[in-house]
Amino acid sequence: MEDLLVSSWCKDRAVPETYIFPPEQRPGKLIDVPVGNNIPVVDLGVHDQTQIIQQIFEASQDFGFFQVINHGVPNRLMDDAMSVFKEFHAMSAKDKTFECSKDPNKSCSVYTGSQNYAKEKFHLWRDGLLHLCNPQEKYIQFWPEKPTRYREIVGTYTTVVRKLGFRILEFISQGLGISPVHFSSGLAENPRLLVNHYPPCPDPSLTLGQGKHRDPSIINILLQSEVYGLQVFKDEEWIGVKPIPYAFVVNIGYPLQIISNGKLKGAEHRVVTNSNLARTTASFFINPLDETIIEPAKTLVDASNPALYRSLLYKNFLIKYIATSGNTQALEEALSSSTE
Ligand SMILES: O=C(O)CCC(=O)C(=O)O
Ligand SMILES: [Fe+2]
Repeated sequence: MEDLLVSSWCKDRAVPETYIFPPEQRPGKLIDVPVGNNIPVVDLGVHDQTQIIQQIFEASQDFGFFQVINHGVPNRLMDDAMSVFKEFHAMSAKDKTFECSKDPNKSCSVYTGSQNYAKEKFHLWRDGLLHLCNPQEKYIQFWPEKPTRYREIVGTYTTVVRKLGFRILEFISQGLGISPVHFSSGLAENPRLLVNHYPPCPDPSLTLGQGKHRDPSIINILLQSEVYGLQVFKDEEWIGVKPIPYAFVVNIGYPLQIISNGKLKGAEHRVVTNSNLARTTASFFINPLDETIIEPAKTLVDASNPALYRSLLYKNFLIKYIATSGNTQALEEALSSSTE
């Protein structure tokens, strides 16, 4: 792994052939798509909760993406977390591998590409640090000890961001008209943190930091750095997500599309690289437990609104998600209630 990490060799080499995506998948000229104000920005600090619920619901329907501001997570904590994330990825490949090898069950890992490097047709321009978060007392012992403040800062950060996630899920359940306790029974119990690092790339038109995908989580609460790179696919077009200082980007994952019986959108997105700047981001994925059933909420299904998706255990959802590797239509067909 050590010598595979993109950050360990990218300064000395041109883009290797295995990192060049085929013309129909590579960004080409679409690296600098308009970074508009398209993705809705929701102010969580306003008093009118009905307005917040409405805005989140509409954004989740139309885009599957929104940003939140005045969310209550202190700026200082966001800065500290981003600093330790950058410091981690700046360490030597040997140190990074060592720091992530403490759990024999691999609840903490460092990897490159899509987590399945050996099977990738084209490699992603990305290194990742991934670890479980909850319950914290169980997993923190396996998190990196270097940088020295990693456990302290990330312990606080993941606790606070998890609370924010539950708050957002409550707004979403109210918007959908389902019980606020809907997400408390295993659907949101298994959060994981993925710290993405996209080193500078000599030719961003040929490569991708992440290919077009939908997240296999309920929601993701993303700490985006000041460096642009995230794009959302809407109405057959790519839209750039503008970095807003101290905002979080929230997106709906595919399991929530199923739970909402297709009302909310697990939006497709990708990450482009940058020729001058490294980009570090942190995804806080709110995930179900393996044995939790994913299915349309019962209150959203009746004779005139039949279930669009079949019910299945989250671990079986993941098997289908991985087997269809980014092919949206194949995944849609595999999960549709009409293929039962
Ligand atoms: O790094 C980003 O901007 C997006 C990350 C993402 O899509 C993911 O981790 O699934
Ligand atoms: Fe994603």
